[in-house]
Amino acid sequence: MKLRDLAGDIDRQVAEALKGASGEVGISGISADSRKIGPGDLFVALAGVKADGSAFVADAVANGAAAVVSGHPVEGVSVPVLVCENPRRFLALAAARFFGVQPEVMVAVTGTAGKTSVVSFTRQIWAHAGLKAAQIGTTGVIAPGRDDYGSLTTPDPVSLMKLLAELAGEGVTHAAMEASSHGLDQSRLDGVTLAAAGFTNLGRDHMDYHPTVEDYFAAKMRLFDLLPKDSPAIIFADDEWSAKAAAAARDAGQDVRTVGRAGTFITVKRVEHLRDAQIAEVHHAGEIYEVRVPLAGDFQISNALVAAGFAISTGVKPAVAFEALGKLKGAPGRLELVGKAKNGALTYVDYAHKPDALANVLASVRPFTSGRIVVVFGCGGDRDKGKRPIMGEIATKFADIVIVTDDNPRSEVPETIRSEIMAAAPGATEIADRRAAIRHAVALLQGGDTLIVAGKGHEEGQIVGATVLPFSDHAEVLTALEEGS
Ligand SMILES: CC(=O)N[C@H]1[C@@H](OP(=O)(O)OP(=O)(O)OC[C@H]2O[C@@H](n3ccc(=O)[nH]c3=O)[C@H](O)[C@@H]2O)O[C@H](CO)[C@@H](O)[C@@H]1O[C@H](C)C(=O)N[C@@H](C)C(=O)N[C@H](CCC(=O)O)C(=O)O
Ligand SMILES: Nc1ncnc2c1ncn2[C@@H]1O[C@H](COP(=O)(O)OP(=O)(O)OP(=O)(O)O)[C@@H](O)[C@H]1O
Ligand SMILES: N[C@H](CCC[C@H](N)C(=O)O)C(=O)O
Ligand SMILES: [Mg+2]
Repeated sequence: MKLRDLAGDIDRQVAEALKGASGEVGISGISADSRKIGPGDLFVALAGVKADGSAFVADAVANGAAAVVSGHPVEGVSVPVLVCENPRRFLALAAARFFGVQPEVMVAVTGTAGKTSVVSFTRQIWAHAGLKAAQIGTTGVIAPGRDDYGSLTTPDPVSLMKLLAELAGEGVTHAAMEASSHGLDQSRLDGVTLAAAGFTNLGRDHMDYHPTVEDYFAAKMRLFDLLPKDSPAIIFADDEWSAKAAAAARDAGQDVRTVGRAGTFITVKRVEHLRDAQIAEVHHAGEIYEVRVPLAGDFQISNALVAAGFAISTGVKPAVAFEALGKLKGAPGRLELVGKAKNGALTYVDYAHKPDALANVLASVRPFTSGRIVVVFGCGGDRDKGKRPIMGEIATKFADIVIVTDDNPRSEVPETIRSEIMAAAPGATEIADRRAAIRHAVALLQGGDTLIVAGKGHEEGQIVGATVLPFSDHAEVLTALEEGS
């Protein structure tokens, strides 16, 4: 593909430059990582959190880059260097052009908690309606014939647009993706053409990356600017931030559709929270539906309604969408019942790794726990340090027995992370080794107790330093239960 055809109408400055001979340069690939550049590729230099990509232009050219795009001029380069105002947005739009196609109907959801559950439920409703559907997010990519483990919640734009083209090639027509605040802030999904966008809730998260909660919220609201005007914006109505999110979507020119008790698109009239199911009477477009979501966790009804909002807004008949809710399977590691101790105590694995999520999950099992709630958790290294004491406090308040252990320490000293949690968790037991902590917790269980192993959910590894050691909370809980029986 000629550079002019790839990038001619993305940025005014670049378009001007491409009127000359550089427009004729052939481009065989695109990357923002000099280490992935091959002969004939376009290298887009991004100013990142750790490094400035323009420092790697020479490496990219040595690897065969045919041209370079950067936010500022770079001297002494033997291939054309095009300067543009916003290289991250340029990368996303150029990747979209390069890979060409995406599933016809794409929706994206943002919010602090519930995104993975919402994309999973949306995919399941579409599939129930007979559509070829996919989900993209924290747990990876799931589509007919595909279940790929993932690392980022929102993939980088080149991987994302490549993936979307592959999915379209495999016949996927509908895809739901998670929009993380990092992804939105870094323009990772600017190249995706969206049919609808959604919001779940807002709580404390990523305060290491975003200077204030308002900045974090504003990053999330970028999603509604990416959506073509007059498109459906599905907003959970019962969160503290719901009104602000609806206002932001309205300001962006979107067709706001709220769901929840205060919702007008789907209105919840009555909810009954059972241990393994959430039953609700909902009203939509003058009809009344009784829905039964067969999942633990009272928050799952909220996620299910956002998913139903997406499905109905993309053409699924309401009766079919509400019927599909009765068959939902939980996303792996989201209040997932792993097993029962022989005395009947229930053991769950959950991905709560931020304060609100931890409070929610512990509160949601309380009504069904006649004995004690035992929680095993830690906090990840190289992430928001401020949440550690808050999570210590929450665990102490909502659980009866608190065991503090390691999550993914990454480059930090694990003892330090644990001590920051322990400082706010009087009476908690500290067991560094996560495997030992899980065994200890399982051994403590008596009839009527509930164990929540929180923080790592579906993850299949533990990141210690730069190494990923194989580790699964699910497998460890099962082994501990088997040993105890
Ligand atoms: C802090 C952060 O978000 N970093 C992401 C970001 O990196 P960055 O652009 O800041 O990269 P950088 O390391 O400063 O380097 C700058 C540039 O130089 C380039 N480079 C670097 C070295 C080299 O030799 N050659 C070279 O060209 C890099 O490719 C990059 O383009 O963009 C990269 C590509 O898109 C991401 O892989 C990377 O994710 C890192 C690995 C990460 O851990 N991100 C987490 C925090 C994250 O994004 N999480 C969110 C939220 C999850 C949630 O909601 O809970 C997610 O969506 O997963
Ligand atoms: N609607 C909700 N309200 C509050 N807490 C929730 C909600 N949905 C899920 N949770 C909690 O948050 C955890 C993560 O849920 P989920 O993976 O669906 O969210 P997410 O937004 O994708 O999170 P992440 O950004 O970490 O990928 C769950 O394990 C549960 O503890
Ligand atoms: N997407 C989140 C996942 C955190 C999961 C938790 N187990 C941790 O390592 O902190 C992040 O990268 O911040
Ligand atoms: Mg997620």
